[in-house]
Amino acid sequence: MGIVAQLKNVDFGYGDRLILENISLDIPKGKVVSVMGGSGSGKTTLLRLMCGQYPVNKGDVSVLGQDVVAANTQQLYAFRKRIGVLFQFGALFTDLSVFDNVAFPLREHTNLPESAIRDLVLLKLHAVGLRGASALFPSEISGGMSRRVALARAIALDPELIFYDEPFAGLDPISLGITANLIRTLNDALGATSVVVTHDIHESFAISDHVIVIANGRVLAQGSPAEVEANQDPYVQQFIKGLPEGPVKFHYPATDLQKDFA
Ligand SMILES: Nc1ncnc2c1ncn2[C@@H]1O[C@H](COP(=O)(O)OP(=O)(O)OP(=O)(O)O)[C@@H](O)[C@H]1O
Repeated sequence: MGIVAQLKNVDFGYGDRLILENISLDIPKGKVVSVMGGSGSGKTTLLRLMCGQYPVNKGDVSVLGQDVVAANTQQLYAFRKRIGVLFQFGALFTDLSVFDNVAFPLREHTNLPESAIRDLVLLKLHAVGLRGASALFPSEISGGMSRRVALARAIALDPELIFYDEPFAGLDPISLGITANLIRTLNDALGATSVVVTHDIHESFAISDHVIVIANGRVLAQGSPAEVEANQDPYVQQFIKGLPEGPVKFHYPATDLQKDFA
């Protein structure tokens, strides 16, 4: 089993504020990997670093054999073509049809003739069950369908690595289940590796081979869903069980209640 992406002892901050501290993690090849953690724990930031969007303060980032830290602009451009990204809320171009949304990366990054683009777009739309919706516009389809179109667009160039940023946000339970299953099946059909940033424990444990939990800028646990579930770290337990009390407090730090009401 190879490693498709690796962070080693990475520190990163926006300006002076350190967001990730001494992060080391491996993304195993061919797997669906979930990155979990509370709001603001740095999950999206982690994806951005793996895309080479920001330079790290310290440490190494290697993705698809590319040293992302040392890469020049040309190398980063070539490297990004091999990665598919489903952005948070999977925003579609509202003035383009479903077909043209999926065709966009193909037109942008290849010199394929229009007939080949048509075939590829219809195949990708078929894979997400929406070939019949190709002529519709984003305003004419549901949120769940939009997410699937965004998925088809993310895999248009047959990426080796796919990043999903909160792919389940705002979906009803049925669309959520469909999207989760698609992430799994598309990963396996493409022979790709998928990294899914999410809060959704249930769905991500169901489709993931590997789970990484981050909190306070550090990796708290990583392993199979069963291994992470068995991890006794109090934060990991609070997070996966959704407990209201634990290391993350319900109450913002305050003086004694008696003092305020004395
Ligand atoms: N471009 C930016 N400039 C400055 N600070 C940022 C920037 N992007 C994110 N942050 C801050 O970095 C921290 C981590 O953000 P990030 O989006 O990576 O977290 P997250 O775990 O993905 O959160 P969520 O689940 O809420 O999306 C947050 O405190 C956020 O406010």
